[in-house]
Amino acid sequence: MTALASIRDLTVTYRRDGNEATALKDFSLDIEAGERLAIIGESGSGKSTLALAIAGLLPASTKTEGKIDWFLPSALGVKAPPSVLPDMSGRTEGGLVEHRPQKLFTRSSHPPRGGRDIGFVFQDPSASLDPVMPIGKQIAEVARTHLGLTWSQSYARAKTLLERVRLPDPDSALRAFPHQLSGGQKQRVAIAAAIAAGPKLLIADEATSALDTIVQAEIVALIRRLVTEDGMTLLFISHDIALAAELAGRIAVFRHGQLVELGMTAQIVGAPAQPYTRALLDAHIGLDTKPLLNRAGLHA
Ligand SMILES: Nc1ncnc2c1ncn2[C@@H]1O[C@H](COP(=O)(O)OP(=O)(O)OP(=O)(O)O)[C@@H](O)[C@H]1O
Repeated sequence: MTALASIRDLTVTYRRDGNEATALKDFSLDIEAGERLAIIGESGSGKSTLALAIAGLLPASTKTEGKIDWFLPSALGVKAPPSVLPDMSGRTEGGLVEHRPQKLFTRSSHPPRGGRDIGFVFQDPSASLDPVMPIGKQIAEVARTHLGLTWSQSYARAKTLLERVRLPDPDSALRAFPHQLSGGQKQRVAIAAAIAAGPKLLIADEATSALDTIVQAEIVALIRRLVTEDGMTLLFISHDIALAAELAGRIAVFRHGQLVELGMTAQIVGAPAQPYTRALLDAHIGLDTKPLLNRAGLHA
């Protein structure tokens, strides 16, 4: 396998009101092209910080050290990101590309473009969907902006995507507003928008956590199918190791901003090397419950 992104010695420190909090410490990892990698850990362990660092979406006040090398195809025909997605474009300096605002450097011909190279699915689809724009337009806008399609081509793509995420009656769904859909349906739309421009990397950050168990399983199955069909690399962030194990080829376990254990899913689930990983497995859910940590002789 070849790396899609290589993260080296990444340390992320948030600064607020004169205080500093280090959310990631000396973190190194290669994300292999085409793999399904899960990031697991309890609340506050730094999972979302990693996702934001990778996507170039950390707040400008954040202090970062280390680097991320990207191995992306050429950026020929690059279009500006659409207004619905954050602008994470950088500038080229002597072959290296600055990755704003955290000054992580990439080795590829361009920094990763939000929406184009990286698709992002969050826990709350309402955070990424515009409540006053028909969902067809939201998906079409991503395709139009990044792929240079006409509106009619973009709407055709949006309809195909709504079919692919199995939204009932895609024709009328194109004209629906987010509030007319269930939570699971909204997440399907958010996924359709996230993959509309054919990203290489799909980051799903607690994408199923707000859903009930059955819908969770459906969304996991949907993500697995789409990632396979489109040959995407998946970064699946979750506090639920059992859920992640259903989807991931590799699992990285986080604790207090550091990598505790990294391995193939079968090894992590069948023979974890670390007591903390064993504790997560024993819990399955409710990873931050104190009794569990106590049982394993660990402290939160
Ligand atoms: N914008 C921010 N400003 C200051 N501190 C932050 C900020 N974002 C996160 N943190 C802190 O960084 C640490 C890691 O947070 P992060 O959100 O990355 O963890 P997480 O594992 O994703 O947790 P959760 O599952 O609850 O989202 C936490 O201590 C958190 O309070």
